[in-house]
Amino acid sequence: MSALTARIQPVARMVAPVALKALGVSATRSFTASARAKNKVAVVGAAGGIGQPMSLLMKLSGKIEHLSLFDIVNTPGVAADLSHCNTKGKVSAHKGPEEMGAALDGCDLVVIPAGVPRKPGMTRDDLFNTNASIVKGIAEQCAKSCPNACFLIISNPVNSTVPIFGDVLKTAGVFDPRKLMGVTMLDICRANTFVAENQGMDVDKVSVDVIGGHAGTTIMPLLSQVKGAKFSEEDIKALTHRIQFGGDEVVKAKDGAGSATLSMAHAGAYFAERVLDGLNGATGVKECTFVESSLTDAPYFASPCTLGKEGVSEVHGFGTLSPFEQSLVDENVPALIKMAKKGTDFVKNN
Ligand SMILES: NC(=O)C1=CN([C@@H]2O[C@H](COP(=O)(O)OP(=O)(O)OC[C@H]3O[C@@H](n4cnc5c(N)ncnc54)[C@H](O)[C@@H]3O)[C@@H](O)[C@H]2O)C=CC1
Ligand SMILES: O=C([O-])CC(=O)C(=O)O
Repeated sequence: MSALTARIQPVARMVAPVALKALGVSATRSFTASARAKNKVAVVGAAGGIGQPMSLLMKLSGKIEHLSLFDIVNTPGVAADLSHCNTKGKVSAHKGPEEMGAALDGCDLVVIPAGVPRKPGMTRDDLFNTNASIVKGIAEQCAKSCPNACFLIISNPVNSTVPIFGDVLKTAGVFDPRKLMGVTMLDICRANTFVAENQGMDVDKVSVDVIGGHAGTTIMPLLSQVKGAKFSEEDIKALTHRIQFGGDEVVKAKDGAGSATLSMAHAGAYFAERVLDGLNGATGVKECTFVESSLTDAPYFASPCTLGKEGVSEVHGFGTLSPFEQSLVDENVPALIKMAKKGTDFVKNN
């Protein structure tokens, strides 16, 4: 099975048996290593545009023993609704700061899509002023309630919110670099989709690694390494640009109603499932994610990582780059350093 097939199929596998069951057809679940539902997973920002469909996909997986939904608003309704889905696992609702500790207590995994999304004309960095303090507050509670969990950060700007989260955990003395990951999976989903379209390939057979960060040109797809593809110079430039600015495409089309939610829910639920697979003992689980890294001078950098029983068990290099890709890395590492420092400075000064 190609890496891409391995990437895309699990979500399809999550949903298909449920759909069959709804039709009254008996279906055997095709999950393997982590089919046992035994984890507690919290979604923080669960009532939002991403949080709701992502929680649905996670509930449908049947792999989570306890799905704990936290938000500052509306979680009782979301949880009541989801809890009627006839898949394994209980759902609990926690609303407001006073219930956050209970939501996080004993979690193995915390997925965080809390915070405001972009409107047309904004960069992800324009969200910093609002989202930095939201993420800092969540990190402080996580450090107290579930310091050993894996933390998946979706809230933008990821290039700064992940360093913020890391510094709060460091201050509390509970930072484990294997367990803090910025979610860049949507960039991989976009890269696979756009490359498949461009090359006339089966999307299930396309696998693009995307390295760097999660904002504009810091998103760096390694098109020179895509097996079975033949790109012209123009294709490479156009595809790279579209992958880097795919988020803007959605923000523009939504015209003031927010940013990507459904594709992000798919990417987030899929990535969470892969992390759970690793935690539950599956071997050979490898995905790109934004982690503390010594591959470049940037303190955090996305690259392929092996996911194991304690989170990231190995940060892999990114192989031989084309001159174009190398120039992207050279140009964008300073930006990643600056965005990480902005996060670090925020924690120092607040
Ligand atoms: N990493 C990625 O690839 C992507 C990241 N995003 C980011 O995800 C974030 C969420 O986006 P949407 O779901 O569309 O926004 P949304 O506004 O629909 O939902 C955000 C939710 O967070 C909640 N929230 C706010 N403060 C909170 C707190 N202190 N604790 C818990 N919950 C809190 C809100 O009540 C709301 O329900 C944004 O920052 C967006 O930029 C969006 C798409 C892709
Ligand atoms: O573009 C945004 O603001 C949301 C996001 O991160 C994405 O869609 O990649």
